[in-house]
Amino acid sequence: MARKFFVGGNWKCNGTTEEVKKIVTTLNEAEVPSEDVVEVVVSPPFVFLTLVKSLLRSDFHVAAQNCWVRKGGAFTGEISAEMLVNLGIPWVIIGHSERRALLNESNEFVGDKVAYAVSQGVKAIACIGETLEQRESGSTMAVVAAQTKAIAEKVTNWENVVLAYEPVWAIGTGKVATPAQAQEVHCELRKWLNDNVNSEVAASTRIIYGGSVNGANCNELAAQPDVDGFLVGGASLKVSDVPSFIVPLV
Ligand SMILES: O=C[C@H](O)COP(=O)(O)O
Repeated sequence: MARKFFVGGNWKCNGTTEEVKKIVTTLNEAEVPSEDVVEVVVSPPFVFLTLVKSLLRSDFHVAAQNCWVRKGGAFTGEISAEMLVNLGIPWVIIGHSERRALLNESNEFVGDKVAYAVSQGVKAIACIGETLEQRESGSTMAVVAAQTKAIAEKVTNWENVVLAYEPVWAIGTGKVATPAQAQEVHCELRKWLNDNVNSEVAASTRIIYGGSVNGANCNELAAQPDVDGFLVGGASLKVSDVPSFIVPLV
């Protein structure tokens, strides 16, 4: 089954109303391949979700940057998957390395969150990736396999999961993984899915790359057979760079 290229813009904890409107205007005017060829999703902070959804062209979609691990309730400061459904937000990013590192989100917690979001009908961009220390000690595959295993143990339907490989050392550093480094891990992850979930999930699950992607380096990365798209941070906020990493491809 052909995997549709997927490009996500993760705006993280950035933006004012005016800045957000400017980026949306740029996205709305961008000439990009049709929705049949590339799926484009932008992820503003929670407070701008509704605004962005109301202004954004209809062929692009919106993602939240997190949601609670179970049904909502007495969890101050959290937002639930049910709320995302209520607002018509189809996607959520889960397990970003910033949350894993700064908010101590464990592999198991991330796996539970992905499974709960998907069970409620919210599609998940599930993030995994190794630190520089882990890469240098040769444990990259063990780390990403353990992170993926924790997701696979909880998720029964992979149709609505995109796996985002984001090496921590490449995030916000300008040190993008080489196309060969990205391809190597993506290919191993697909093998892991084949061996531990099933061949259909391995063939159909989109594995996207994140970490210092921009208009200048995206083409080479996109040309790798197991790189099915990007999760872009910094460059997704730069009005001049926004359309460039959506266009490369296919
Ligand atoms: O979610 C996006 C990643 O953290 C990548 O961020 P970056 O493109 O600024 O390196």
